Amino acid sequence: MTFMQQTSSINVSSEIGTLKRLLIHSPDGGIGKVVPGKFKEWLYDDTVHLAQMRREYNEYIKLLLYFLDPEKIPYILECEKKQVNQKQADCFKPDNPAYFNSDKVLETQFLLTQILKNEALRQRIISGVCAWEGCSFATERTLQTITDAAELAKVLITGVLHNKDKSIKEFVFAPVPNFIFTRDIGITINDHLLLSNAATAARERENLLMKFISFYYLFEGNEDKLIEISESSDFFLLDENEQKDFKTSVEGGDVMMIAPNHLLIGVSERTTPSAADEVIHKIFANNKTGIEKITVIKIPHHRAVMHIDTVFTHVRKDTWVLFGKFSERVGQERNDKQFAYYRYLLDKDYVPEHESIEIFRFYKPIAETYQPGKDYLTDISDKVKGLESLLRSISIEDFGIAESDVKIIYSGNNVFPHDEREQWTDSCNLLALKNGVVVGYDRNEETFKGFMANGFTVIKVGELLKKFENNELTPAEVKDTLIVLPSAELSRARGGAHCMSMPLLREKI
Ligand SMILES: NC(=O)NCCC[C@H](N)C(=O)O
Repeated sequence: MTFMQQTSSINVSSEIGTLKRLLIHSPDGGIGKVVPGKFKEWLYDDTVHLAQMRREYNEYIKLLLYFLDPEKIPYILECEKKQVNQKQADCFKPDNPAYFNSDKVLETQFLLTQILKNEALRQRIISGVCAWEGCSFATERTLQTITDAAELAKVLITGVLHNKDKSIKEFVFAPVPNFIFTRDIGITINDHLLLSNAATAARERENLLMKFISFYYLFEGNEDKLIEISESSDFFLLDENEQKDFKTSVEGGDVMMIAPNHLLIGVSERTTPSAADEVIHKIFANNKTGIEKITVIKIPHHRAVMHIDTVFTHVRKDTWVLFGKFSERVGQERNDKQFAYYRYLLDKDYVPEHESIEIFRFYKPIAETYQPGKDYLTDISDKVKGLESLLRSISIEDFGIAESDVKIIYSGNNVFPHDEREQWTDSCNLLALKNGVVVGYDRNEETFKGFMANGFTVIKVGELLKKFENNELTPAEVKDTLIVLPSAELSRARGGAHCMSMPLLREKI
């Protein structure tokens, strides 16, 4: 039986409907191989203490299991208790027979292992990865001698090959240290999945592995629901400069299934105009995706704001968290207080961040037949003046909230330098477990003030888990809460809970 047949498995129509199933990836050994000389190329800004990162991540896993698959909790608690002196309990290791194996909290390495148990697929995947990574025939043959699927999946992800007695290790290819950010490798659009096409070589193998996982596991038998994006066929004939303009990369952090018929796409450092163009055409050409409205948000190309989900996320129907520097309202308020004459006087062209943001809306009713040559751009300039008014308009139009009830919480409570410092450590990158219950990082304390001022409880994940364990509270009773994960190490990889999750199933809202 395929995954789809076993489960009513994949459907996401908002960012805030109760989360029922998601795909994650636990920090693997490859993260422990990141060296300073590779920071830029491998998209890291620091080295990470892997053991501590895993401890932090396991709190995240426990939280997810409490909300999504509570039946697994007694097993996890028992396993932790028995192995309290072990660096990491076996139930958290996807290559260990004791792995918790949930069909709600799915794991990439674990799924890859299941596929690799099929001999024909095993050959195909090894050849595919080896061709992609350009490894020698000798390496390919060595990989083929690994008969243990769990071991092979680990090698294909970490790039590290051990000999039989585990004494010697060899790198067969680079690690994929950003694989924990499963958000970026694909986006569930109602019951379809848009497969990403990474902007940088460092994340390409993630996309390849995700293709295998999607075609051979998650969407087996339903492959028509997978949407792939690629360069146009004449791309290869373009010269180097033209290729820069027409490169087609899209990463999941830039695509949000924000409301049942409404998709947001960020054009950013990672997602290119030509990728947005292709997504718009593919989605409008396929009525089954259920999308009528596509809003494209162009943000500055900057490491601090690599995807739109580093700038804002949806918290509750009426509430958003946003980086104030990108809000036209905040920008205007500052300018009203003291007019910025220096903007006339500076030699170089100075454009404040919020003014460099551009927003475009494309609209095609489902009932209308798609015409490739038609321009679906619609003018929304009367109501959308910038990013903040866009978010407000989504609450009002897509979620029926009264204009006066929409709340915007700002990174660092909108006080410099906390706004920038906390945005850098993902204050705006929250994962909603349900409408009004979101997960973030414990270090973004100034941002908490905005949450508390708006009636939210802020609680450390450890405290919450204790309450669950002591039966003082159940996940169903948690409301209007920001749950914060320990983040000393997790945040160094430069993604938050939103990035560390690929929702596959949410309740309709
Ligand atoms: N959606 C996200 O913002 N993902 C975070 C990705 C962080 C990773 N180090 C990267 O630069 O790609």
